[in-house]
Amino acid sequence: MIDPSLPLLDLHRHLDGNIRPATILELGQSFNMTLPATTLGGLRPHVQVLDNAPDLMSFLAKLDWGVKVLGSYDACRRIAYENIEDLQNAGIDYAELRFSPGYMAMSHRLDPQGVVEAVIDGVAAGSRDFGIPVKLIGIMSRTFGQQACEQELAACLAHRDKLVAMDLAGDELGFPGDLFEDHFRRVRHAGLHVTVHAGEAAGSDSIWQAIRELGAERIGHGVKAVEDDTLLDYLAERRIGIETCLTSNLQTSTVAELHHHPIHRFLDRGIAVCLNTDDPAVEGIELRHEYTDAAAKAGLTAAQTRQCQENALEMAFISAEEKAALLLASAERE
Ligand SMILES: O=c1[nH]cnc2c1ncn2[C@@H]1O[C@H](CO)[C@@H](O)[C@H]1O
Ligand SMILES: [Zn+2]
Repeated sequence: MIDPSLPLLDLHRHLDGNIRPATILELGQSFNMTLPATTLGGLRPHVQVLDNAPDLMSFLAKLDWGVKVLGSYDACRRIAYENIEDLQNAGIDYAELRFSPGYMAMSHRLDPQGVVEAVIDGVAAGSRDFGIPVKLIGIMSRTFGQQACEQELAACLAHRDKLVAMDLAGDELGFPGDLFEDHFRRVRHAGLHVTVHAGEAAGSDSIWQAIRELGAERIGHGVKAVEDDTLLDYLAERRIGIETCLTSNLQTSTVAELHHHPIHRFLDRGIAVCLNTDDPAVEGIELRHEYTDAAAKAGLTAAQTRQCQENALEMAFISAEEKAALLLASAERE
C-alpha cells in the first residue's frame, strides 16, 4: 500500500534502464538502425523481461537495445526528459535517477562527458516542466572493467556539483568491488555520497567490502545480507539503508519467489529498507506495483510499506530542509 500522506520516493531507478520501447523504435529508425523488430509488440521481448531471467547478466542484456539507439547527445537528452515525465505519470514525488554515461556512450562512440551533460540538461528541463525534484547518481559499470570506470568517473566528476552520489553496477560476480577501491577513494574525496550494488549476484562479503572499502552509505539490493547475522546488526546500527527492488530480484532470479525475499528479516531487525523500481521499463512495472502487488506477494503489511516510505525519506541524499518540504507537500495534498 502507498500512504498518500507520505511522499513517494524512488531512490534506486536506472534512467538508462527506463527507456520507453516506443522511443527505442523511433530513435532506432531515426538513426537508420536495424532493430530486432519494427513494431512495439515485436520489440517488447527484446527490451523487456517477460519471463524471469535465469541470472543477473541475462536480465541486464535486456537494457542493451535502449542504449544502442542513443546515437546523439539529443537522444540522451530526450530519454532523460522522458524519464521525468514517467515519474509524474507514476505519481512519484522525488527520485534519485542513476545512469552509466559510458554504457550510454559506447554504441555510437559518444563522449561520456557529453552524455553526462545531455542527461543533466534533459533532467533539468523535465524537472522544471513536470515540477518534480530529482537528483542524479553517476554509475560506473563494472562490467566493462576498471579503465572504462575511470572514464565514467572522470566524466561524472567534471560535473560533480550536479550529482549527489556515485554507484557501482553491472557484473558483480565477474568484477568484484576490490577492483574499484581507487575509484571510490576519488568519489569520497570529491564529497559525493556512495551507494553500491552489492549482495545481489555475489554474497554478503561483497556487502562488507562495499561498506568497508568503498565507503557505501547505502546498498543497492543487499539481498545476501540475510546470510550474515553480524552484518544485519551492523546495517541496523549504522543506519546503512538497503535499496530493495522486489520485482527486479525476482526477474534476475536473485530470489526464487517473493515470499522468500529477506525484506521481512531486514525490517524486523530495524534496518532502513525502502522499495524501489530498478529498471522500470525493462521490468514492465512502476513503483506503485512494488508498493502494492509485489509488497503483498512479499507478505508486507500496510504498516511495513509505510515504514518503507519513511525509510526512503530518511535514506534520500538530500538535506533535512528538502525532506521537510517533501513531507509538507504530501501532508497538504491529504
Ligand atoms: O539490477 C541491477 N543490478 C546490477 N546492475 C544493474 C542493474 N540494473 C541495471 N544495472 C546496470 O546499471 C548500468 C545502467 O545504469 C548498466 O551497467 C547496467 O548493467
Ligand atoms: Zn540497480
